[in-house]
Amino acid sequence: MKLLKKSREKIDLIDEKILELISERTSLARNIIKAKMVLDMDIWDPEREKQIEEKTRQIARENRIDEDKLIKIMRILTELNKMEQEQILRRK
Ligand SMILES: O=C(O)C(=O)C[C@]1(C(=O)O)C=C[C@@H](O)C=C1
Repeated sequence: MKLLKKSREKIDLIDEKILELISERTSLARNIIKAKMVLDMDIWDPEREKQIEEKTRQIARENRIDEDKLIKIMRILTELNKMEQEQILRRK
């Protein structure tokens, strides 16, 4: 079925872009932890995570995607970033 093959090819391309962006997002942990060490800030910033959650909910509503599902994905990304920061801190 040509439609299925074409759709899967598009999903493969999108998945590649998503993973590249996740890698880029996570690599920013290096800069963030450096700044937090200078500013004597905790890795966990609840205010910032609340801001990210609000933006996520807005984008979910605009795109008719389940808000809670999208929040779960964003929480994984922030957890990934925090883990990366903790690992960098331990190596210092
Ligand atoms: O912006 C920060 O302070 C970060 O550490 C990044 C990040 C994120 O992944 O977006 C991760 C942990 C914080 O609690 C808030 C946000």
